[in-house]
Amino acid sequence: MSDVYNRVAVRIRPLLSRELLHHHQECVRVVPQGSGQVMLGSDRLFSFDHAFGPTASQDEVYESCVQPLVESLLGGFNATVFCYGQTGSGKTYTLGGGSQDEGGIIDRVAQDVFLLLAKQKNNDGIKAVVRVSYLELYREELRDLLDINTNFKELHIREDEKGNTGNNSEFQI
Ligand SMILES: Nc1ncnc2c1ncn2[C@@H]1O[C@H](COP(=O)(O)OP(=O)(O)OP(=O)(O)O)[C@@H](O)[C@H]1O
Repeated sequence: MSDVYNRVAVRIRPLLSRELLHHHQECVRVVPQGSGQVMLGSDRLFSFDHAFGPTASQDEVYESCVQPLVESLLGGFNATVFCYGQTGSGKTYTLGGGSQDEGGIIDRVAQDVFLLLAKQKNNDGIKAVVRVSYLELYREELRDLLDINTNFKELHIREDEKGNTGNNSEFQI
């Protein structure tokens, strides 16, 4: 990975059946393929680190944008993947996946973390502890998605003196 700390990717999802039914049309496209640029309408060009069109697979998105972060994570760096977009634009699909076969970023990160840890364990004999938490922040309230019954008032996200962020819903695997 290069020394750039923030990278921005845009993903254009395919039109949904109901949108096709209502004769909606694509107004943005990747031009040319692989360029990281998208054209809005006929003359407005925008550049990103990556641009994925409607036929891009979950694999493609993961391998180019996220897999390198998992590798640096196990090298001791912090990493964040942040999905942003209007409602219905595909954030949940990209992060969580559409189906079992088309798992999203979360499934793939979980798989790769354990694969890479197993490799490191074999090579260097290192020991590792993996902790996971899955929180939703909605209207200033936190929800523990691994334990829906937790009272939101008991959930806190804190930063320690070393700058590490943690929360009290972490679950050790
Ligand atoms: N790349 C894609 N390929 C096929 N279908 C997709 C893709 N991205 C999104 N969709 C479909 O589009 C619909 C909306 O996507 P999704 O629920 O992920 O949006 P969202 O951004 O999470 O919306 P919200 O903010 O309302 O939760 C879903 O039916 C999803 O399956």
